Amino acid sequence: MSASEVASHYNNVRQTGIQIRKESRIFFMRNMNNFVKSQLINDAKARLNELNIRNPRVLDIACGKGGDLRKWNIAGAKTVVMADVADVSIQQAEERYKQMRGYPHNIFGAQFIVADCTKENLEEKIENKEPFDLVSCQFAMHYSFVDEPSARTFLKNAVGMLRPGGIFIGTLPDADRITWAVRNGEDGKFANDVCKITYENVDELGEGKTPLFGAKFHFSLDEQVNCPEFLAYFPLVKHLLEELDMELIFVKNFAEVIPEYIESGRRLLENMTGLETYPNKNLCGKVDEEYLEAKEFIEKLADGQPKFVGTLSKSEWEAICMYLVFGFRKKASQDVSTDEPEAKSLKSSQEDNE
Ligand SMILES: C[S@@+](CC[C@H](N)C(=O)[O-])C[C@H]1O[C@@H](n2cnc3c(N)ncnc32)[C@H](O)[C@@H]1O
Repeated sequence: MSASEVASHYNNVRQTGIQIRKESRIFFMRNMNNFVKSQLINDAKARLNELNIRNPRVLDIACGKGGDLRKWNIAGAKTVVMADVADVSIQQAEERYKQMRGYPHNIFGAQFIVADCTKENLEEKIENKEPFDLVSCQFAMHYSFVDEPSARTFLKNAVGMLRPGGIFIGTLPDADRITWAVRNGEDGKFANDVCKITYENVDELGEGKTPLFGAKFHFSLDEQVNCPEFLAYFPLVKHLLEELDMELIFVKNFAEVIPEYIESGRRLLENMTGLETYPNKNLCGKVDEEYLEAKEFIEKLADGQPKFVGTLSKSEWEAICMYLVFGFRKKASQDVSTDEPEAKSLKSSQEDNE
């Protein structure tokens, strides 16, 4: 699968209106994904604040249609470079940005770039050569794991212009989880009400046989077929990024990070409608098995407590747990200068590392 095929796939994905999105079987899961991205950005912002970087310069690599533009506005970004291989997606992102400029306050400056980040040198296309404080790559990096040169070029594009101390965050399919699911399914398949994962070459699923690059799988969500994807085995991601002077801060499966993010962002989650209220007459999942844990939880509530709980259906939860979040930091060289005064010295030690 070439980058131009990926581009043509994403260029042809329909933009859906709010009403259709609300009726989707994975409405809450999509919102939860957005909530995770928001909290991941908040986490990175907090780390940059420690360095007195309040208005980061951001690279959103493989940005798609610009679904995170509002998040960059909320994060107080100074400038954002949005890059993607799909030209129609980039046009839509730019349109969205122009509409946002109608906001009552100043919005960040932005550049929109069409680039195959597995082949081209992104830096050559970026007008402002100032280093980035923050790079974000959401649900996309694994496409580059088709082969080693593509993955290396993509990662170099991602972190090559990051300043020392700068942060690289992202979300990825969790290769371990996916391998586990397809190995335990029949003929290299895992399926539930909302997602279907098929590992293409079943012979590669034996212990020690899965290749480091080019481990092709197909992931369809809510019956929307995705273009082929590739497992990005996280220890390999870490190794390749270490060669680019990056150090791991954290890596966590969504199953682990979501409860933490809810703890610190309950209000935001409510605003983003990331959970479905159980019970209600119009549940997304149509069978009781989709809500057994929520039911059990409610039954244990003491008398007098409201008998409601926010939840995701079992199938959405299984699908969302196929992903992980990560954060890396560019190693500090000697002195670090920020555009703000009193920049603190950088810690180069690994934190929160699982
Ligand atoms: C699942 S979408 C994610 C979009 C966006 N980051 C988000 O979170 O909504 C994956 C994106 O990766 C982009 N992509 C895949 N391969 C790429 C490449 N070689 N160079 C640049 N972008 C690429 C696709 O065009 C698509 O927009």
